[in-house]
Amino acid sequence: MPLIPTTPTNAQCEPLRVAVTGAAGQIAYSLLHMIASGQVYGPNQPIILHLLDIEPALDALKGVVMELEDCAHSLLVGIVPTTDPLVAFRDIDWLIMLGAMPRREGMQRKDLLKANVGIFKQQGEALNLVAKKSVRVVVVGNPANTNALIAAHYAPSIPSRNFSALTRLDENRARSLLAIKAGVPADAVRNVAVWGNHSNTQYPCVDHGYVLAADGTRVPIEQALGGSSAGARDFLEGAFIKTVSLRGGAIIAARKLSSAMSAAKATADHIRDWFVGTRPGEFVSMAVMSDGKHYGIPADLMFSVPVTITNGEWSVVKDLPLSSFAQSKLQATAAELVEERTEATAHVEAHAVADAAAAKVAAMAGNGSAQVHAH
Ligand SMILES: NC(=O)c1ccc[n+]([C@@H]2O[C@H](COP(=O)([O-])OP(=O)(O)OC[C@H]3O[C@@H](n4cnc5c(N)ncnc54)[C@H](O)[C@@H]3O)[C@@H](O)[C@H]2O)c1
Ligand SMILES: O=C(O)C[C@H](O)C(=O)O
Repeated sequence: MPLIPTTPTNAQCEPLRVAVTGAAGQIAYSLLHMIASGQVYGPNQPIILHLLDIEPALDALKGVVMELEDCAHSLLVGIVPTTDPLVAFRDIDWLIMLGAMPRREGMQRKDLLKANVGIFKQQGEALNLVAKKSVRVVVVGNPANTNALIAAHYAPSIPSRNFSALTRLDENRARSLLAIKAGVPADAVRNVAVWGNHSNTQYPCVDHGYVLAADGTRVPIEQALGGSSAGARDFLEGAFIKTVSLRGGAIIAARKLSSAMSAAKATADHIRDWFVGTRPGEFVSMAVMSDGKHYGIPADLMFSVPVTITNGEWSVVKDLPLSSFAQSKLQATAAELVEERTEATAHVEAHAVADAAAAKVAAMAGNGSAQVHAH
């Protein structure tokens, strides 16, 4: 008999290799414990964590590793801390991309494109080389939708439907706000869809949502907020959308740091539902690659839509009736994503030109020194 008995749970299945970038940062600090404790992949699933950060954060990363060890999680059967994406992404099953600069007060998320897009190109290329082709990717680092698009583009050997960006935080914010207003628990508010970009143009839509009453009846959200009075509709098309879409900025103004605890919880919700599946008749919001076939959304954007998930595969919920107000909101957020895609492509090209110039200078310097030695 072994000195430390292996629990029947972790003896049963193969460990999942889960990579987290930005592993020394704020969101990771909340999220890693949730993953290692079984809250994301379930209580029977052993995990090997691959933790990527950059050289300046290496000491902090070492501290995170020490703390993970000290948590004594029985499901955590290995930790691979590294600064090399080729090591971090080797043979992984899941990739959670947190590693990026967060915005500060007064910035829009798209202001981060220039700083962050290069990270997602480089890491997409590494993923392409060494990850399992079945890897599932969740991009959280902002601007999340367009970063996810860039990562998918530079990892062409991995199906683009395996990439996603996080809009579950917006959905959670919307559900919680409605629950507080209706005086019900957050979990009673179901089927709230977040459409489009994780930005101020997002459209949190309640038109297909309901509040699940204690007796099992489904009360449409507008009715739960006081019936079809003008007040409820005004709120849902006005203050509600504004509060949800500006919530990230409100948190930055208050904390002087961007959301982290709630971002980690939303990331955990997103992955758990992708891994386990959605409840029958219910959907969740995920930004996924658009195919140009639904709701007038242009192709090749990471666009948040309502999805159902079965056996690890998401499907867009089709044919939901959309009001003219909803359609105009979808168009506006799509237009912003198209602009971001154009801008991101320009930044990636500028990075490539700069890299090529730097490589040329380095090569010339190399030749120069070779000549010196030759003489
Ligand atoms: N989509 C969402 O809902 C959502 C919510 C909250 C935050 N965010 C975004 O998530 C990102 C992370 O937020 P945070 O609060 O954890 O930030 P943070 O600054 O605390 O942590 C970021 C970490 O990423 C690391 N990093 C930087 N460049 C890297 C690279 N090339 N490779 C690997 N690691 C790298 C940093 O060293 C740092 O440890 C930010 O871009 C933030 O805006 C998104
Ligand atoms: O708002 C931010 O910059 C952080 C994050 O995207 C959020 O929504 O809290």
